Amino acid sequence: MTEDRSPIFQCRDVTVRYGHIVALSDVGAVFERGMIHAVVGQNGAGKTTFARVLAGLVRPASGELEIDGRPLPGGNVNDARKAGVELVHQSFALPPSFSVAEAMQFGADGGGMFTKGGLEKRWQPHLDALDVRVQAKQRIRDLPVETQQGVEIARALVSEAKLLILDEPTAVLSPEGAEKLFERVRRLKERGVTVILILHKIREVLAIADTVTVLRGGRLVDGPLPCAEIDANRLAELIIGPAAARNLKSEDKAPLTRAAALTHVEARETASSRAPVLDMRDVSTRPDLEGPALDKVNLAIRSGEIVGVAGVEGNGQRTLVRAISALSDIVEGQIAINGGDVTNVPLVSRRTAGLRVIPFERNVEGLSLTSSLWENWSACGLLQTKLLSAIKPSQIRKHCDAALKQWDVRYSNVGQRAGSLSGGNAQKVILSREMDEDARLILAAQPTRGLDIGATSFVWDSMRKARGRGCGLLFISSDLDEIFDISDRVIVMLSGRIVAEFHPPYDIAAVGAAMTGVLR
Ligand SMILES: Nc1ncnc2c1ncn2[C@@H]1O[C@H](COP(=O)(O)OP(=O)(O)OP(=O)(O)O)[C@@H](O)[C@H]1O
Repeated sequence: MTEDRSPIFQCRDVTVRYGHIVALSDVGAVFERGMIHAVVGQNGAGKTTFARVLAGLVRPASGELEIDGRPLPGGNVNDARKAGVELVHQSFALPPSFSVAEAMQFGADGGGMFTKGGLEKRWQPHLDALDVRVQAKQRIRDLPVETQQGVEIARALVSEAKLLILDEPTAVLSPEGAEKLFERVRRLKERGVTVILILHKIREVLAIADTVTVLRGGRLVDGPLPCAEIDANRLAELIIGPAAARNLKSEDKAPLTRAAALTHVEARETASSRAPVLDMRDVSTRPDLEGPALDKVNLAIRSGEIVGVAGVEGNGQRTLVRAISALSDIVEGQIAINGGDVTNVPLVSRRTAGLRVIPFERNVEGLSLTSSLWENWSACGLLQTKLLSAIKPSQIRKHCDAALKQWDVRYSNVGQRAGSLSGGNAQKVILSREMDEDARLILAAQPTRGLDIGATSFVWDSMRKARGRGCGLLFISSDLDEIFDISDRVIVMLSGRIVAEFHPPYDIAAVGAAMTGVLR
């Protein structure tokens, strides 16, 4: 840790507008050097915009910025880079077909012509020094997500960055992956790099950061506050505001503000013996790029039941969702939804039978970013409507507006492009579309990823309500705590197979052991 505590970054009265949306309003803050600073806030609070201002990607309408004691004009990536600021985005931008060495070279300062081997020699020591355990010749697409993130960070540090900003770095990671990332961040701090982390989970903030800064509605609420002097409840209140904190459901408050991972889960009522809404018998799929093929999967989800899927990412969870949604080739077995065989029927018919899907990749599979909110919201319903002439766009816009308001999506009008929403608000558009009254079977893949604590509580509540209406839910999450909190039953996937099933009270150590293939 460096002893110098002078400001690495400060800003005054920074305002950013996108059209008539004010994303940041008169924000001023001073960040000390050599520390780990968390920036938190609800979806649409302005966190990403703040990061983009620092990195020169967005020019503020007004305000002043200073890096390392020198004014930064703003709105110029090269200026920000020269000043030592680097940003690693929410979604990675590494070309999948590149080798690690090629990806490192891409965008780095020249350094002459290199052979393939020469490039690998150039970058391997840099990767090793940052403890990114990878061979420079490996292809990006073959790397687990946390290694890809390690490469992104290594790439950001090529030019000796002084201030590294990571935008929601844990959103794509498993809990172990997040712990590894935090180790990496601590080592960067030891080397004197100041790190700004945009985070959602209070537990993560308190585990890693020295200070926390809270934004709400584009304004600075408080900060940087020393994390040692703030507790989880106070932080929750700052994030969502005192009134919303009072309304937070009591059963959700503890899981949302819990400072440590769960070690014990109480027994609770077990699921009903009602008819299955999903019945998969001996289902195997053809291998594809999305992960391991399913290998004789048997799974029944009953009406009024939430089945949690635990597993290290990449063990067939994606294929399971794809198989149920008619996106994977079934080579063997049967799938029934709501009592009807759907093994060979397309997604649209499965949707008519009550299937709804909250997909893993919201920007690719869940939304058309260039289409309007109302088009995105109504797209699936339109596919199921036989009489296209009966469709009234003005009615759809009205219904869409009402549904999005119910989910507290922050937007200016339903005609705006989905791509202009903040990450969490985009997720809420999908949720409002997929968790409708007619749903019978909901596949919820990481439904709370990137959501703030208020929205997370709302999703859990919506899932419980859907269960109450007799819906069956398959709930996939990399956050074991929320799986234990919400699920009536937990299955574990490993290499395309369901290898274990657990009932409450969950034996957390046994679930963890099953996830890694060590059955107890
Ligand atoms: N390119 C854009 N065009 C129009 N509006 C935008 C654009 N980018 C962001 N916004 C709006 O600015 C506001 C702040 O968005 P920002 O992405 O900074 O929020 P955030 O705190 O990072 O949210 P999240 O946690 O959901 O990622 C939101 O209302 C968002 O819809």
